[in-house]
Amino acid sequence: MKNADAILNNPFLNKGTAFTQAERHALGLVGTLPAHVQTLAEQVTQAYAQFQSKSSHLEKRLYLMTLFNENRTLFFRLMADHVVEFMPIVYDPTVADSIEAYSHLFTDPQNAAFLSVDHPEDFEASLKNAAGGRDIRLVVVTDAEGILGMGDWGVNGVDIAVGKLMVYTAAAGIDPAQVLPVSIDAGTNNQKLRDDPLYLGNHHKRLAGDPYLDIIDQFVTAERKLFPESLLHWEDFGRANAQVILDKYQDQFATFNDDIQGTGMVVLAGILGALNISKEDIKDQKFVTFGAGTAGMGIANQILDELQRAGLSEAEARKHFYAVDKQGLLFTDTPDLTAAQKPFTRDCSEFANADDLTTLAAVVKTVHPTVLIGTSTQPGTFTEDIVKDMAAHTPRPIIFPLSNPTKLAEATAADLIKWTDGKALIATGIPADDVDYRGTTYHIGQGNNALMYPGLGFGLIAATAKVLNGETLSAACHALGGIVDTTQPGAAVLPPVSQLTEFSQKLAEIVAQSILDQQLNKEPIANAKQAVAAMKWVPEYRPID
Ligand SMILES: NC(=O)c1ccc[n+]([C@@H]2O[C@H](COP(=O)([O-])OP(=O)(O)OC[C@H]3O[C@@H](n4cnc5c(N)ncnc54)[C@H](O)[C@@H]3O)[C@@H](O)[C@H]2O)c1
Ligand SMILES: O=C(O)C[C@H](O)C(=O)O
Ligand SMILES: [Mn+2]
Repeated sequence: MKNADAILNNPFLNKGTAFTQAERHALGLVGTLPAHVQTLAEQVTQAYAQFQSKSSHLEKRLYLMTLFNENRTLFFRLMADHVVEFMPIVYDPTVADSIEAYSHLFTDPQNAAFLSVDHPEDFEASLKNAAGGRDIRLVVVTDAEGILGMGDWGVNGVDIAVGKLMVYTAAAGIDPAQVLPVSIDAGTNNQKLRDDPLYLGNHHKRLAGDPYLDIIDQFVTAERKLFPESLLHWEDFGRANAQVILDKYQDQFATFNDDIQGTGMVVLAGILGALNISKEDIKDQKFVTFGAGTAGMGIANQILDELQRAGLSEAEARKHFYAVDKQGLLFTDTPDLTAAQKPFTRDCSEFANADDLTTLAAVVKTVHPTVLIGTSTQPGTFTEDIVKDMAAHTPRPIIFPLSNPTKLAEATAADLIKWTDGKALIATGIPADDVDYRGTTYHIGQGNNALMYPGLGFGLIAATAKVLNGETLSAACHALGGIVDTTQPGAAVLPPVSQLTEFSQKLAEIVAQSILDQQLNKEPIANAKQAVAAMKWVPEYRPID
């Protein structure tokens, strides 16, 4: 039998003041808590008042993390009641502030597994210890080389894995006892961190190249051995590694890269929503992706897939893309192209002014895009001139400034509405307030992979998927169609975060159905909807054995 300490300090079991008198007697808790027994609802009221008393977003987050560390049921019950208010606090953008300050604010490891590149022989023990005998079904792993658009944050980046998992539970209902955040500490090239005596990670440079990929392989081997039923979600790896790692493992077991595939999905879903509003055809669009990195090329590939499903040949479909990075428009002979960029390059001979196409402004002027996506990490780069130029050549410009966090966004929704006289169809990476402009209220969709990955992941786990393929990704992108009422003036291109739990469930069901339709399930499953419903965890207190 567990003693009082082991129960009260276990966030998966602890109920705090809600332990009943009978439980207090049965579990050896008599005298360890104040006399009054609270309901979960009373605890929620008390905790929300505390939350509201904090003045800054970071303080609010730190308070919520304390609750999370102590009592997962209470935390997720509270979040269920306040999902719109909590999302920007537990997740992006406030998670960015907590990552920057992680080593200085550290109080609790939050049940994450910390794998040091210097001790691969400890990987298996580390994962096992952090899991503590729990039945792990979902692992979010980061090496934190590309945290949001903020670069390399070493071990501090573990907070993104924790944050992504909090959204999984809040949105889709994965049992918080079945998840494991993992930090691969491969060192850091962030000199400021290495010089900081309080920095909690390895104070050496990042491991790179084949030795790094070998470490990843050792992690995957240990992870598959210990948690063979789990889905493995990769988050915020560097541009040089993200696609390479995905290519290596995606045919072997259920896994996905959120920055590549989750982002590709939410952007395609947003474009489909926008085209519902403008009544245009995806085959008539010209796409400029500004920032041709992990997310930019993931987005391009998901749209390419859609164009091909709409009937275009691959060669025809590729002609709809213009990838722009630091060098300007990417040509076949541009130096330093990544493997992901190469298939999306253009030929110099296509343009009379190829030599001039070194800036976004020149590309927009020449190409007249109808869709402009920002994943560049460069704030303010969708300028008034560029946006007005784009809007002069297309009736409903689709503009998605997606770089996170807030300080890195290519433009604000309010400016885009103003500069295009209300014509732009917008999604932003971080939550944006409604924009009132000339008598219409414009709702702004959040073009963040958080709208997609919880439903995608939950559906894959519920269906016991062997792998994730393009068929399932495509089905998921179309899942949200019909949820947005595009007939309203000022309608958003994506459903609101207030409906996150509803549409995550729908998405999970569609994903699970797609797995069953393709017979990609490991276990026999009769009904996708039932499988999703059966796995859903709800935040309420249960008996303790
Ligand atoms: N909203 C979402 O759901 C979502 C999802 C993933 C990534 N993002 C955001 O997208 C951004 C990029 O993320 P990533 O993972 O692709 O990073 P990345 O490093 O792989 O890609 C960034 C790309 O931008 C390019 N770039 C840098 N400066 C540039 C400039 N001046 N002009 C043009 N291109 C430039 C880089 O060379 C690189 O190719 C980040 O801010 C991230 O937060 C948003
Ligand atoms: O974390 C986010 O807010 C989305 C995305 O995964 C990113 O890296 O920016
Ligand atoms: Mn990310």
